[in-house]
Amino acid sequence: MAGLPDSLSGQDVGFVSLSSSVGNLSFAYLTIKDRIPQILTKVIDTLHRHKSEFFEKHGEKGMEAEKKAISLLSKLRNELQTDKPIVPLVEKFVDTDIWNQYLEYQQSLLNESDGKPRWFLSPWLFVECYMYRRIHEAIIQSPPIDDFDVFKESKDQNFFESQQSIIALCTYLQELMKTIEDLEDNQLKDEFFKVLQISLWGNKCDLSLSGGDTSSQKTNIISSLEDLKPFILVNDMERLWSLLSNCKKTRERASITRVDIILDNSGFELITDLVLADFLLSSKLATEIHFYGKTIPWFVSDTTIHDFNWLIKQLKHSNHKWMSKCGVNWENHIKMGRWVYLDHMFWTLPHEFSAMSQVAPDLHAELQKAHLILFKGDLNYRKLTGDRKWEFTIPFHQALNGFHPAPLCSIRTLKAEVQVGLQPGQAEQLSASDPSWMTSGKYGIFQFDGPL
Ligand SMILES: O=P(O)(O)OC[C@@]1(O)O[C@H](CO)[C@@H](O)[C@@H]1O
Ligand SMILES: [Mn+2]
Repeated sequence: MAGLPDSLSGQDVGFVSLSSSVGNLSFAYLTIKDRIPQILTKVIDTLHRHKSEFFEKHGEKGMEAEKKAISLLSKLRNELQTDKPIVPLVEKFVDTDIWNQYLEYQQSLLNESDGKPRWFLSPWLFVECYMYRRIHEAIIQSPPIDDFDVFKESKDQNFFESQQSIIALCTYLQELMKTIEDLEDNQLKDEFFKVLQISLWGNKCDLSLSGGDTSSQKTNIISSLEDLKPFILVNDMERLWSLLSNCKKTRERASITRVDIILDNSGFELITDLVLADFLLSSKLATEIHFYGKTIPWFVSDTTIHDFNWLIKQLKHSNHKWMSKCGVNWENHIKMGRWVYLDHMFWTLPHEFSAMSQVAPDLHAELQKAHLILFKGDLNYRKLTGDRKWEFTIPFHQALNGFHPAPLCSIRTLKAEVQVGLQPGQAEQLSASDPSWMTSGKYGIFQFDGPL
């Protein structure tokens, strides 16, 4: 489409940061050069450490499968570290053809002299998504361990290490449930804003940013909301309140208000999203929540249906009464159809969301039925804005490049060098005061796009 800025890519080795004449290495370059190989090495190490488990489960075949997967992943790491051409996927899978068509599309964007799509040449969004899809290919090519989630251990660890924060959250929610029916509108709004901010800061730590190192929530997130407010760079929470409270006021009996949550990370962040979803139902700001997760292990910590079900089961069987109460209630929301978990392969393709109506018209049509769509996390923001080098003050609506299935809001902490919809001078001020403001995860946004 005419007039779109270039995509972030590993080509941008260095750039002159806004606040100094000294070039900085771009986050895209650093991710491809350092973080992704580190994640691959951790995956290989995980397979090594599960060798005896594979042997117990599958005998010799399990050992051979582990060896095969490791050799495939080592080959992938070498391709990446020596900037080899991106090669087509070879294993038949539901999305193999779409991926290979997309690789051809990337080739079509290059001119003769550029040669083939490569790790440090092609768009960062593409090569990073491709890397996770190649990890999945290596696993499905290695039966009988072809259903192994190489990231499960670190996702579960994040949950277990965040117990104190989870207990605080579940306790807060259950206390709130006791009085929620009697709250005045302004009190309800205050609590709505609290659970929104809890969900935002739950996104701060993700395992792909930390390279798979533990990123669990150690502090009590509720008591730090006031201190974290100055780090919210775009705050459209009022827009969310007026949309949903209006739905509540005007809703006919037995009609529904549906909020779709495009999930991000499992573990602590998922708990914060389920707390938000429970609040939406209990406050009657919504009557139905649809959750979208990932169909394959993705960006280390992203939620699959196994993670979703495992986490609710863990809570339900917890010996802490409020955790257990949440687990029981949440399992019941699913049983009653008030909460629906959905999968779609589009979320693990490399496409910008502006391509959804072409690539996944069924999903686009489904999202159009929502009254509000909440997109959690940084990767979703990168796909909403096409991971392009937009000016910081470009309106969010423009950066969405035609993607408007329903009123939507990005709830995201900044972990990549793309941000739009800022005030004039805001980016310059941030770069001067905190040069890593775009990638540290310290800053967050609630960025809304909907009817004016
Ligand atoms: O979507 P999330 O979980 O908030 O973040 C995903 C992410 O960590 O992966 C990349 C770094 O490798 C960045 O795009 C982004 O920060
Ligand atoms: Mn993620």
